[in-house]
Amino acid sequence: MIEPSELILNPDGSIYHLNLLPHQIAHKIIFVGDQDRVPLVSKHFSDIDFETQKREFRTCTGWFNGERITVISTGIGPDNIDIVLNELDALVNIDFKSRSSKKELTSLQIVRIGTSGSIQEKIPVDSFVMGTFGLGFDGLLHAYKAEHIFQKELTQAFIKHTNYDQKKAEPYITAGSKLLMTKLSSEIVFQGITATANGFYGPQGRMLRLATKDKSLNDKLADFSYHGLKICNLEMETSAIYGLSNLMGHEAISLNAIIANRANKTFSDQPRKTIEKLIKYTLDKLTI
Ligand SMILES: O=P(O)(O)O[C@H]1O[C@H](CO)[C@@H](O)[C@H]1O
Ligand SMILES: O=c1cc[nH]c(=O)[nH]1
Repeated sequence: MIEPSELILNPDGSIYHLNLLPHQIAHKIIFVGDQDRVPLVSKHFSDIDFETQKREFRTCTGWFNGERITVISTGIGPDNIDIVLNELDALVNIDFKSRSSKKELTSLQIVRIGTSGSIQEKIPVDSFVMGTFGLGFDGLLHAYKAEHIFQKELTQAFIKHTNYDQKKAEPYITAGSKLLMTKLSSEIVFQGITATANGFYGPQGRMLRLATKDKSLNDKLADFSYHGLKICNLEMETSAIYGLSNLMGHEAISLNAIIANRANKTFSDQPRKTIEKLIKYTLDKLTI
């Protein structure tokens, strides 16, 4: 039995932050960061079963191409991903009446449709990137027993290459879902490692008025190569999504619309159009 302070349910029986009951979510789930991106996805649905919002977590469950899909906004950052993934997993894998794990577990299919900055000159603004691996600078996964899912050799090669500051959380790398990679890849999507930072400015090497500790970190990220595998982009959720999904037994993949190119210092002049294109691409591929 999981105690009331650990598995927190609202008076109507819904899960604490997401405000959702088990039957209100589909098993194919799209994550977006921005709550205003939820209707950009749900406008493609033929029918809508359910909608709600609490804080930054806006949810809509409906139908596309004959398949039930939920879209949910996660807000910004790995700390929010910890909430969203734990609560979605509880919705499918914990019996709220007995407050215990179900014997038969459900594996969700999760696709993030995000925005991101490319660190490679050759990955231009308005292109799409699929993260084959998530590289986490955020430290979230170190709160869990997770050593067995980390890509140890790849991580060690990265730490050595960058001479990574030991005062920061140790980077961790976990894999995206092969099943969803196959489903969602195409010649118009770049593939490689997606790096997840625990901030938008200093942690991604942006300097407005404050100096960062390692000015060449982004260059070192861009230079890193491991058996042909390169780091493509920086954003703020993928490593946490991959890490927690691997631990919980869910399939997860992260697709990002590139709106900034950090190598050549450009920013898209049509970010909304690019994200709308990625939404349609994802819905079509996910439901084939
Ligand atoms: O557009 P979303 O999905 O929020 O993704 C990116 O945008 C936010 C920062 O502006 C971070 O959440 C980052 O990961
Ligand atoms: O550079 C960028 C652009 C979008 N989101 C990020 O986290 N970084």
